[in-house]
Amino acid sequence: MMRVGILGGTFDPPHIGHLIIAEEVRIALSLDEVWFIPSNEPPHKDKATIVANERFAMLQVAIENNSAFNVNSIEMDRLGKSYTFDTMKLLREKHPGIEFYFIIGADMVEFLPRWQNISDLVQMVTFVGVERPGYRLETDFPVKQVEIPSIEISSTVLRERLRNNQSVKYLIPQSVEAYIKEKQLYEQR
Ligand SMILES: Nc1ncnc2c1ncn2[C@@H]1O[C@H](COP(=O)(O)OP(=O)(O)OP(=O)(O)O)[C@@H](O)[C@H]1O
Ligand SMILES: O=C(O)c1ccc[n+]([C@@H]2O[C@H](COP(=O)([O-])O)[C@@H](O)[C@H]2O)c1
Repeated sequence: MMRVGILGGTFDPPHIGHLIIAEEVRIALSLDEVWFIPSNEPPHKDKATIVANERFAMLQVAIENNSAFNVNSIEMDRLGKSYTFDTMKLLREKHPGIEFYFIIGADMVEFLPRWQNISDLVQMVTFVGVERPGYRLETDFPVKQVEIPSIEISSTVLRERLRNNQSVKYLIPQSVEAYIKEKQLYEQR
C-alpha cells in the first residue's frame, strides 16, 4: 500500500520549518510522498493575509526540487473553513489504496481532541507529531512521535519581517522569497 504524509496548514508564507518537518517525517516513516494542503480558511485561527491561490503558488515554488513533494488544491476548491475530517474523507474516497499520515507540529497537539469529528478522523489517518519550541508534544491522544531537529520559526514572525523589510534569508527558500517580491505579497498589509 502506498504511504502518503499530509501537511495541512495556512502557509502564510511557507518556510523551511514546513519543508524540514515534511522531509524528516517522510524519511523516518518511509513515506512515498508528502502532500502539502493549503487551507482555504483555517478552522481555528484568523484568516490568512494572502488569498489561497497565492499561498498555493508559493508552496509550489517551495517544493519544486523535491520529487516526493506535491501541493494539493482540495481545500482551496471548497469554500468556508477547511476541516481536516472533510478533506480526509474526500481523499480516502478518491484514493482507497493509500495509507495517510497527517503531520502536525506540537502547537496543534493540545487542541487535537477538539477537532471536528475527531473520533472518526483518528480511525482514518495516523497522526504524526513533531516538536516545536515552546509546546509540549506529550499527549494521551494517539499521536505517533517523530524526532526532528527543532526549528524555531513561524509564519507569523516571517510576515512581520517581510512587512518591515527585514531579512528572511535562509528562513524562506530563496525561490519563494523571489516570488513574494515579484508579486509584492507582504508589502504594508
Ligand atoms: N517551526 C515548526 N516546527 C514544527 N512544526 C511546525 C513549524 N512551523 C509550522 N509547523 C507545523 O506546520 C503545520 C502548518 O503550519 P502553519 O502553516 O500554520 O505555519 P505556522 O508557522 O504555525 O503559522 P502561523 O505563525 O501563521 O500560525 C502545523 O501543523 C504546524 O504545527
Ligand atoms: O479539522 C479541524 O477541526 C482542525 C482544527 C485545527 C486545525 N486543523 C488543521 O490543522 C492544520 C494546521 O492548522 P493551522 O491552523 O496551523 O493552519 C490545517 O490543515 C488545519 O486545517 C484542523
